Amino acid sequence: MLVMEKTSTDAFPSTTNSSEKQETVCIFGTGDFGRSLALKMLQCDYSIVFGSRNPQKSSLLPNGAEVLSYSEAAQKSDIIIIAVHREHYEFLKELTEVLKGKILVDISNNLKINQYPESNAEYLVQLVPGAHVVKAFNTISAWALQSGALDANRQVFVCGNDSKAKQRVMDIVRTLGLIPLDQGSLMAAKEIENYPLQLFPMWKFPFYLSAILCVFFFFYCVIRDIIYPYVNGKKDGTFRLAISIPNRIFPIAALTLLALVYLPGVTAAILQLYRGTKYRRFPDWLDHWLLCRKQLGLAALGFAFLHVLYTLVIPIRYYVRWTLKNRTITQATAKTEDPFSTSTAWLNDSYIALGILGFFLFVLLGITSLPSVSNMVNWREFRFVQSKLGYLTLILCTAHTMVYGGKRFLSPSSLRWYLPSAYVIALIIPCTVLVIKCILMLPCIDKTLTRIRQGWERNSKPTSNGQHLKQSSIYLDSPL
Ligand SMILES: Cc1cc2nc3c(=O)[nH]c(=O)nc-3n(C[C@H](O)[C@H](O)[C@H](O)COP(=O)(O)OP(=O)(O)OC[C@H]3O[C@@H](n4cnc5c(N)ncnc54)[C@H](O)[C@@H]3O)c2cc1C
Ligand SMILES: NC(=O)C1=CN([C@@H]2O[C@H](COP(=O)(O)OP(=O)(O)OC[C@H]3O[C@@H](n4cnc5c(N)ncnc54)[C@H](OP(=O)(O)O)[C@@H]3O)[C@@H](O)[C@H]2O)C=CC1
Ligand code: HEM
Ligand SMILES: [Fe+3]
Repeated sequence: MLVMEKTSTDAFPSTTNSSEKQETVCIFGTGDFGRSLALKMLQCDYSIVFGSRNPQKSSLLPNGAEVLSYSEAAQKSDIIIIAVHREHYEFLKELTEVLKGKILVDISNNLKINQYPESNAEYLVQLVPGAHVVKAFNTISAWALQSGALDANRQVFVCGNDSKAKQRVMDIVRTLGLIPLDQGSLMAAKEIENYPLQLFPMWKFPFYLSAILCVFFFFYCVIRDIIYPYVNGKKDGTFRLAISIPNRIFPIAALTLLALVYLPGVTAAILQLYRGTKYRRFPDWLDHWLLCRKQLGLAALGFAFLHVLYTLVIPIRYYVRWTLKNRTITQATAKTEDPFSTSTAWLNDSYIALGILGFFLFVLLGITSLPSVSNMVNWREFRFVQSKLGYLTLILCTAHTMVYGGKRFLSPSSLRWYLPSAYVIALIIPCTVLVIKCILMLPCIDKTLTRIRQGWERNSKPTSNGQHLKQSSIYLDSPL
């Protein structure tokens, strides 16, 4: 091993527990990432030797770092960090002799997911067969390294085929104050390289679903609330685009998305009952849907918030005040009186109360999904809040919408061009989910489902049953 004496000053504090000098590390490439990493490593008492195409011309380099040609620099250390884009790796071929037996750290990223057939790290192995390639650091940005803003992402995925080489790189990662996560052999490199290129993968489905729901109900409401009154009475209702229609679309989206959080759970249960076992994989779409539930739920919460805000402003709207004033004047001039209806008062107060309670539980679900809160509760408590209180939220919000419909609910007079009110359509999925859930809770069905989830199989031989139960108890209450 080639450990160089440290030449730079001790002015920088070390993150390790002693003043012992760290080894010399070579960095190929004096670009943004190479310089940022060098600065960080110098602060942690490493000696840095840069390898560069033009050692003389390199500028902006951190104080205390040496710059040499690629081959000279490589001889100074047995760990070489390749801070060069994959497209320029060719020159490494010529250095095969010098790089033999050394640890090459591949930190590169691509521009697109699966841009090349093999990962950059595996490509590096092909170029320099005699070296030990380790993948690391690609999820850390140069900016974050320099500014020290590493709160969000301190994790460094590391993988490599040579375990000694991997351990040494992980030691460096730790010394820099970052958290290494061993991801196994270089086969994991492809996934690690794709990781920083992903854009909220779990949010894609909820995002598109929300968009589709909003667009559909927007056109539905425009037809019912703007075009229909215009065609039938030449009334200009376009002002409804600002508040009335959004305050239909958003609560409907919230209710539908909330129901779609619980639909995959009952679908999974039906599938397990039908198959008579829990040991067969769910189809991919269901698997993905189950994994997206948190994001679906949070999207629903966002829409519910919008609905509540839009609802708060109803009393100060000009249209509402005008309608109220006009009705009063009409009644006064006609000397008639609108008799107080206790049943209407009950219906009105009930639906608002149900909405408030539903929203309260909705927010509670949102709060428990914050990592700082969910880390404080155990798995059973989390399931209780998310599953039991979640269903209660769905019941309250569905009841809120049904009671809002009240006496008009399903009455033929509210049809416009045979189209029912939007909220009637919005109730289809929630009601379906609740009805199926009720059926699944019938004692006979629930018993079978519980047995299946404990590992019992309908078609397994009776002799192996006891064994099955034992084996499967580890699956009990495990997150999906
Ligand atoms: C505002 C908001 C925030 C949310 N935040 C989160 C969050 O942070 N994290 C999160 O995960 N979800 C979150 N959700 C989604 C949702 O609340 C949870 O996924 C909830 O647990 C779903 O309950 P469930 O009863 O439908 O599903 P589950 O209890 O998970 O059951 C679903 C299905 O899984 C299968 N299953 C259950 N247990 C077992 C078992 N032991 N063995 C084999 N199969 C089993 C069954 O087929 C069952 O039908 C959130 C929702 C909302 C509205
Ligand atoms: N910037 C970032 O935030 C992150 C970057 N990365 C990865 O780090 C690597 C370097 O990125 P970055 O520092 O931003 O890139 P830069 O373009 O800033 O630097 C690349 C360096 O590569 C060297 N190089 C060697 N051969 C060539 C060549 N033929 N043409 C051009 N340059 C060459 C050059 O150094 P010299 O002139 O000294 O030879 C150059 O400075 C990339 O693989 C990137 O994916 C990974 C995570 C984050
Ligand atoms: C503080 C909580 C809430 C209050 C005060 C409230 C109040 C209201 C009011 C006043 C209306 C009638 C709007 C109108 O006349 O145009 C309404 C409708 C509705 N609300 Fe709520 N609500 C609340 C929470 C929720 C929640 C959490 C949901 C569902 C997730 C929800 C779903 C609906 C739906 C679907 C409608 C029917 C929309 C339509 O077609 O017009 N509400 N709510
Ligand atoms: Fe998804």
